[in-house]
Amino acid sequence: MRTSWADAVAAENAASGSSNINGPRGAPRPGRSSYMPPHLRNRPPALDPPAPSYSSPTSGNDRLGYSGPPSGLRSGGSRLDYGHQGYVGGGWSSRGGGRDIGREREVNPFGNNDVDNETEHAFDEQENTGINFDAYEDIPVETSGENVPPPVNTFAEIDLGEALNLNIRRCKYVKPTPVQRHAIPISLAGRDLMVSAQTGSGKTAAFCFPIISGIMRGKFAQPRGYRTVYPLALILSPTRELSMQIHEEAKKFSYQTGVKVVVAYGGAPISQQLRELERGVDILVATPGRLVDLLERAKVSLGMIRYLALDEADRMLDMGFEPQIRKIVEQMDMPPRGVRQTLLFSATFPKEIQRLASDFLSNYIFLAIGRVGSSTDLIVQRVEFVHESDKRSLLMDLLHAQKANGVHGKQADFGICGNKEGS
Ligand SMILES: Nc1ncnc2c1ncn2[C@@H]1O[C@H](COP(=O)(O)OP(=O)(O)OP(=O)(O)O)[C@@H](O)[C@H]1O
Repeated sequence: MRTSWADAVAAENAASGSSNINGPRGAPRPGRSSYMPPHLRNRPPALDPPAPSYSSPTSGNDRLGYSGPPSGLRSGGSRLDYGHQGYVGGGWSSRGGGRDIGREREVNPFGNNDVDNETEHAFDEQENTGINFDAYEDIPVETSGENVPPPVNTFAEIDLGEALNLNIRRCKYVKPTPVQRHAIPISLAGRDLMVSAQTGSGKTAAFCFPIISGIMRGKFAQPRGYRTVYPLALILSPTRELSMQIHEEAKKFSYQTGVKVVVAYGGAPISQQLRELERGVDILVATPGRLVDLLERAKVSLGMIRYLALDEADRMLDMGFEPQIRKIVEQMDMPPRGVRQTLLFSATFPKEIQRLASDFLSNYIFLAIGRVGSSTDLIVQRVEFVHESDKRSLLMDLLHAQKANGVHGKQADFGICGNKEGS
């Protein structure tokens, strides 16, 4: 019977009668060190592991000189098995766009069985996202910082690698959105970045493409503890829903690249997430609370993190996650700023976010897409003055007209207000 950390956690919870989905915190119990994970079974005992080392990505990310996790590497007390030639990240055997041999078949995230034929027609039509991308063309963009890499106009101008380019076609992305045009070249140049962009502007691809491309080229040798995994990239997001959404997108972008994406969020049993992690992880998408839990259980080490992305940072602070975020970034084993590459996305920039940026980012570029803190050019506002007694019928008329005409990819919101005396 297959046993794993996840099974062990489930068994432990069952034995202790614990129904707490977060499970017990603290160090794993002694005795489980005899467990041999599947990937190490039937192998000769490992020789003394070499010191972990990074090879720099060839994508212009020149953060050299970091010699890997500190000597007090959190390994859950286990011996480490370092990556060998041919072993690349998280147990997936190829990052060259090939299929994994002898491993589970990668699920096609595009939901069709014939993705390659599909690709031929991918440029014929733009995915119907309900977003008016043409309107984005005129959106004002501001950048500040030293030596800002120039934006691109097409995906073809950026060398993201063949496998990723194929997935961009499969996603039916014809041209980059403004945030992608600016943020991708900046990230590929290895620079830290703080971005203000509207929701739905294509931020997910803006941070995923450079991360996936960097991992594909980086040939990072991840150490492997018996119980601990060492992701190369961490994407922090405020909610379970957003984490799931990023995970879904990232799986499409990384399909057949050999880069493995795993998601971990609170409010769901941890054992299934542990099982996924155990299969290997290059990019971990996580909510802060659940990640702290995994770090405290020594299931995840941040010692190999090369890319850190914080999505909707202002929302994370609004939700009270600052202590967890600071713990993750500053108090665990994550490489310091300047060594890792950090991308921070936030719709607003109150003092707390500015402090976070100055603590987490190094010599960064600030990129503002659209106007920060004001309503956008994409929204048309109309005010109708009506008599109190006509409010209801006007609203019904507007709703019916909307239904009859269709929304044509636009969304309509109605706000109703009254006067001082009452509404
Ligand atoms: N270049 C592109 N061409 C066509 N569609 C795109 C492009 N980039 C992103 N999209 C699509 O636009 C939609 C919104 O993108 P995305 O979710 O990345 O935006 P976001 O800024 O991260 O939004 P949110 O803040 O809601 O997470 C998605 O359906 C995505 O697949």
